[in-house]
This record gives sequence, structure tokens and C-alpha cells, in this order.
Amino acid sequence: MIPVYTGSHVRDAETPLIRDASDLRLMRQAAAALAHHGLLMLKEHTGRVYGSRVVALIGPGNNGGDGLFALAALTKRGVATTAVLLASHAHPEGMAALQRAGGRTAPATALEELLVECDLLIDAGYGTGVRPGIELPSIPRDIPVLACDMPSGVNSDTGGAASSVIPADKTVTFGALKSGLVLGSGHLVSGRIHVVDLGLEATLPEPEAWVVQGDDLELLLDQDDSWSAAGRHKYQRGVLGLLAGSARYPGAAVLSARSAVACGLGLLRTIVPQNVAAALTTQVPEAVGLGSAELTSLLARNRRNEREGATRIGAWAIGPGLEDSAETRKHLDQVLASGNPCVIDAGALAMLEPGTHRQLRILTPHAGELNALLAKAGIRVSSRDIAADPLRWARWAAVAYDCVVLLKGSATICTAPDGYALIVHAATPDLATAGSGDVLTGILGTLLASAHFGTASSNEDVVARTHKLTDLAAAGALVHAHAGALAAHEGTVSAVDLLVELPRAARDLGL
Ligand SMILES: NC(=O)C1=CN([C@@H]2O[C@H](COP(=O)(O)OP(=O)(O)OC[C@H]3O[C@@H](n4cnc5c(N)ncnc54)[C@H](O)[C@@H]3O)[C@@H](O)[C@H]2O)[C@@H](O)CC1
Repeated sequence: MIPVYTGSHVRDAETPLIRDASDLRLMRQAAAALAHHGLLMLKEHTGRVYGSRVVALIGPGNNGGDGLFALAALTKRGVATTAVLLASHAHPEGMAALQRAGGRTAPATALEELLVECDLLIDAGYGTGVRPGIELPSIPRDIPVLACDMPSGVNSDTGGAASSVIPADKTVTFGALKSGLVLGSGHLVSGRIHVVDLGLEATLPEPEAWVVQGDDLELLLDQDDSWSAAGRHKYQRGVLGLLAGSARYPGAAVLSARSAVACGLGLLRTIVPQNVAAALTTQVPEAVGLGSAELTSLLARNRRNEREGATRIGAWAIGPGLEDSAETRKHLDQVLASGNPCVIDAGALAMLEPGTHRQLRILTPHAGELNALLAKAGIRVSSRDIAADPLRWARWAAVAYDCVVLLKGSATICTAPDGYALIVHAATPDLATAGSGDVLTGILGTLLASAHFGTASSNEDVVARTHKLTDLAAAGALVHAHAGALAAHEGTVSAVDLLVELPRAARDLGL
């Protein structure tokens, strides 16, 4: 897992390391790395360095300073460089270095003409010091773009981006991985990210979050919780209850059920409407139906902690395709009152109330559903607010609903009420297809059903349990993302493609 810090924290950490204004060591270090990546990109795109043309957007602050020092270094390597000044002033030492090296400067009005013959654009306009309201020039898509520290216009704390942001092919960022590069729009416009170590670790505070990598699954899941533990009795591999589907959305229940079965679940018990039951019988013969009366007696036995094979449900997945009705409400209330961990999705989210409870819950909203959850808790935000700072609002929901929130998006955010947060990136944007969330619910339900959370007898236990739940949510998102990446090799991704790839995804990740 890679630690992520807010851009503000990194800037605060850098500042004490600069003893006086003339100490430019950090900036020179940053600029050298930027120039190095500039050379690599020139080689990659034009096959040469000498005689190639680099244009840099230079802002008025230290970000522009980095760009100027980098241009000076490139000029010394025989690159024809031009610094396009976005403001009336620029970093003085950086300007002097560029002039000494023989690089040129030009006003912003000359940019369009300069871009006609340009092999690489370096975006050193604004970094961690950007304020809202920035206006940036548009750059033709065929020119490779290297961003200095942050793509200009991206908030380095939140990932919120100005509408005129210039998407980068690569971002060379200094000191630490910044949260603005891995969240929200920032993640979409940063391209490949390279972190340059400036020796700041000792001065940085606690990470804001962690980015989960493909090989982190082992870290995220406890060994004895593994869903696929060979030779385990089916009830030990987990019994999941699925409350899903409606006359209008029968397919959602089928997708979640198929997903859970594909993940190697021990046994699936389903409470679904009549028409969905018929579809499940043919499409998921492994599922065992559960009637209203049986649910009541089963939950009563669960409460008395009686271990009676199939009657022992380990966890619940509720919500895919669920519609509000008196019967649904009754079942939902029963399940929410049970002690079993739950993953709560789609239709069930709309029926949930804020507040504290003893049950371990993962809520899996997309941005629109998060908005509605927050509104119900009296927190009024717009979709634009959520897009501008997804981690913040996911955390608010985690607190208001006393649960782990898995916020779906270009970056999946999993966060606990105490702020512990994990970020999972999908290799393909194609995961945002209809039914993809139902598949995720099946995966999460399966992981929950085979997990052991123990009892919480102290505050530390409560925190440890919610962190474990957050890890598990991220593990589910990782498997889902990997199945999406595998399916994307074959073309566009449908929910059924994800189901087909799930066993391979699980195997690849070492489950
Ligand atoms: N602090 C340090 O020691 C180091 C900083 N480094 C670089 O310095 C950057 C941060 O430098 P700064 O704090 O100077 O900030 P920036 O250079 O990112 O931006 C600040 C400048 O942009 C202007 N500006 C911001 N928003 C604007 C807006 N909306 N409209 C018009 N002008 C606007 C400000 O007035 C200021 O002049 C980092 O991103 C990184 O590139 C690196 O050189 C490493 C060392």
C-alpha cells in the first residue's frame, strides 16, 4: 500500500527544510527529476533529445521555478526550450538559470504558435499553491504533456479540478504521493505518476489515506478468512443471505447471486420476490430460497448463537434491485436488527436511517446515492461538492451512518468513521456499466460471510473491527477491478463478463 498525503501537508513539510530564500536545494532536486522525465518522454515520443522542442507553461510561484530550472537543464542537453510565462512575474533564480543556459521566454499570447512545433509540453503553471478560479490554455491532444508536481488547476488535497485543467501523460510529483493525484478528477488527469523522494518522510504527518496495489490483497485479508480455503466445510466457507431483486429489477439479484457463487461462497440463502425466485432457480441453481417465516426463526436462532449448519448465516448482502414495499421493509428491518455484518447497496441505501448501531455495515453508494444519504443525515451538498472532494464527503457519511463507506467512482474510496481510508483504482473505466455494482455486492458479501470479526469489548476493538471491515471492502473492490481489467482485454465490459472473469481474478490475486 502506498501512503498518500495532502498536498498542503507536503508543502508544510517542505517549507522548514528551506532555511532561507537562497536555499534552492529542494527545488533543484525536483527540477532535475522533472528534466530527467522530460528527456525520457522526448526519447519515447520522438526518438531523440538533441534538437527536439520543449515548451513549458511557467506560473508565478515555485512550481514555475521548478519548470524554469528543468528547462535550463534540458537546454544544456541540446533541447530547444521556450518558457511561456503565464503571469507578469516568475521565479527570479529560475529565470536567471534559464537565461544563463540559453533558453528563451515568450508571453502567453505566443503559445498557440509555439505549439505548432512542439515535441513536449511541460506544465509548470501551478502546483500545490493553486487557488480556485484558474484559467488555462487548451493544448492539442497530440502533444505529450509532462506535469510538474500536479497538473495545473488540480487541488492537491482533494483531487477537485478546474474545468480548463490540462490532462497530463505523466506527472512527476515531489516529496510524496499527494491525495489530489489519486482522488476524483485529479486521478483522471494525472497520467502515470512518478514520485520523487525529497527526504521529507520524517517531517510528514500521518498519511491521509493509502492507495491499494494489486499485490496488497494478502495484507488486506486475514489468512483464516480466505474465501477459497480449500477443503473447508461449505458452511465454514461462508453462508451469505441475499435480500435483493424486485419485479422491476430481477436481474440485479441474479447478478449478485452469481457473483457470490463465482467467488466460492459456501452457501447462498436468498429472500427474493416470486418472479426473481424463478430466475434464480434456473440461473443460480446453487442458491437456496428463504421464506419470510424461515427468516424470522433463523434470525432468532442466530441471536441465540446456535450453530446449525445452513441456519447459520454469516453475513448479509442487501439492496441490489430492491424496491420499497411493506414486505421489503419488514425483511430489511429484521436483517438490520441482526448481529450479522451487512453490505448495503442500491435500493437498501434509500431505506437506511443515519445513526449508530452495533452491526458491522459497509455501504456502497455511488456519488448520487452518497448525496441522498448525506441529505437524509441533514448534510446538504451538491454533486459538484462531492466530485470536488469525494474523500471528505465519504467520511461524513461514514460518521453519520456509523459504518464503512465504499464510494464508487473512478477511484473507489473505502473509509471508516475514524477517517481510516483506502483507495482502489480500476485499470479500466468500463467498470461503470449497469450491473457492475451488483457484482461488487456479491463479492463483498462473500468476503464478509467468511470473515471473523470477534467481539468488541473495548474502543480499540471497535476501531480494529471497522478497520478490518474497511480492508475487506478494499479487497472486494480490488478483486472487482481486476476482473474488470481481465474482461477489458476482450473488449467492452458487461456485468456478465465480470462474472466470467471473477474466478481468474481471485486466483491471480492469490486468493
Ligand atoms: N516548498 C518547497 O520547498 C518546494 C516546492 N516545490 C514546488 O513548489 C510548488 C508550490 O509552490 P508555491 O507555493 O509557490 O505555489 P504554486 O507555484 O503552485 O502557485 C502559487 C502561485 O500561483 C499563483 N496563483 C495560484 N492560484 C492562482 C489563481 N487562481 N489565479 C492566479 N494566480 C494564482 C499565486 O499567486 C502564486 O504566485 C510545488 O507544487 C512544487 O512544484 C518544489 O520545488 C519542491 C520544493
